[in-house]
Amino acid sequence: MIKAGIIGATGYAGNELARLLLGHKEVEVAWYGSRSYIDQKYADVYQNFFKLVDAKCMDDNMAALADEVDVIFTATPQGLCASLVNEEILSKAKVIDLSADFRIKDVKKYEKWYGIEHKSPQFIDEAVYGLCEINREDIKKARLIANPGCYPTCSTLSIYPLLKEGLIDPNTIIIDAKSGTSGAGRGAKVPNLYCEVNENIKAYGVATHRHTPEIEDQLGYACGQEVMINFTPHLIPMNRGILVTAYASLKKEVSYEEVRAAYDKYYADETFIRVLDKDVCPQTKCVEGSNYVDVNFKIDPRTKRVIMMGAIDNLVKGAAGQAVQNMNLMFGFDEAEGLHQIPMLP
Ligand SMILES: NC(=O)C1=CN([C@@H]2O[C@H](COP(=O)(O)OP(=O)(O)OC[C@H]3O[C@@H](n4cnc5c(N)ncnc54)[C@H](OP(=O)(O)O)[C@@H]3O)[C@@H](O)[C@H]2O)C=CC1
Ligand SMILES: CC(=O)N[C@@H](CCC(=O)OP(=O)(O)O)C(=O)O
Repeated sequence: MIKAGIIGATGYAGNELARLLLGHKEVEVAWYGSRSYIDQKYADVYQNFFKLVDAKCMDDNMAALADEVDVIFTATPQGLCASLVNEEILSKAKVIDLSADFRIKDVKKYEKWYGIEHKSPQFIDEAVYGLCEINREDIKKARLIANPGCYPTCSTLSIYPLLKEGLIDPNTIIIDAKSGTSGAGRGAKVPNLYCEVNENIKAYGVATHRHTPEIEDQLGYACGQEVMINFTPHLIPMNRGILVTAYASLKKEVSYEEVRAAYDKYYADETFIRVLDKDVCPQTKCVEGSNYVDVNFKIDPRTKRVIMMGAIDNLVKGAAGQAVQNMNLMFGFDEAEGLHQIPMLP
């Protein structure tokens, strides 16, 4: 049994981590970190934990936390983990950061896209990008994980096999993505009010969204060259879920079977990636509450492009579930432990 601490347990990603870890047979949550609710009962902040969690919220003292636990999750705004982590902490506990602080290897690029100074660039090289299906062996040895972003998880996994197999032109990729509002966190923000979001769909961050460089980096590693994409996210009136529809030009004429073989080559043995049957489109509802990524594709012979599709639950595979999957790999647990939730329907 190991002990875990969550800094930012009172946010949506932190809440989801608590939910998953309570169902994990190898983990006890010993620290529910908060900034606004210190000394209040966690179950008073989140009623779903009534009678399940008796603990009170603690502060964000990462150094004290490292003395008590084996693994620390930071589910906090951008910049916080980088400002708290240090060598002593990393020598005592493993850290899984759900923010973007260690996802981008080029610190100048991070500072440009995030508009903040990076407070611990000395750990960027060491951090392992925690996309489990792609970086599994490195994750097992890591002490600091950069847990991938929600849009980058869904986008990269939808496109990866075709890039890796050289079937598409990397510089023709266009990603259209849609997210439920929990992706924006629990903090009150006018664009996320019910009246603003309900019965409405809008694009945001067009050509400027901070996930663009993260996706470009990951796709670039897959094909061994620099990649530039168009990425347009949309906010849609539902709580959870991300749907990605990505387009790219095919380098040559290919059959359904050839493209399918590329997906199967990388994903046939993956517990959490489900390559759907021919002509079946991924749906957010069919992954909701679970760690699954549903992917599929369709070749358009008329335009000589392929359309790649993916769906995840942004709070599970897009955040907390992937963080637990990373923890399982780092501690040598069964990779799927605590992640056996079956998607909720309807
Ligand atoms: N929501 C999502 O779908 C995803 C989120 N992420 C990432 O996870 C992280 C958390 O996101 P999310 O849960 O949505 O955000 P929320 O706004 O819902 O939660 C933020 C959490 O951080 C805490 N917090 C805020 N400021 C500080 C601070 N200065 N010091 C300590 N704690 C602080 C809050 O505490 P309190 O409320 O007690 O003040 C709260 O627990 C972000 O980096 C986000 O980018 C990653 C993938 C997907
Ligand atoms: C709907 C919405 O606002 N989504 C957030 C992305 C989700 C998130 O928290 O970003 P990370 O995955 O990088 O941590 C956004 O667009 O900024």
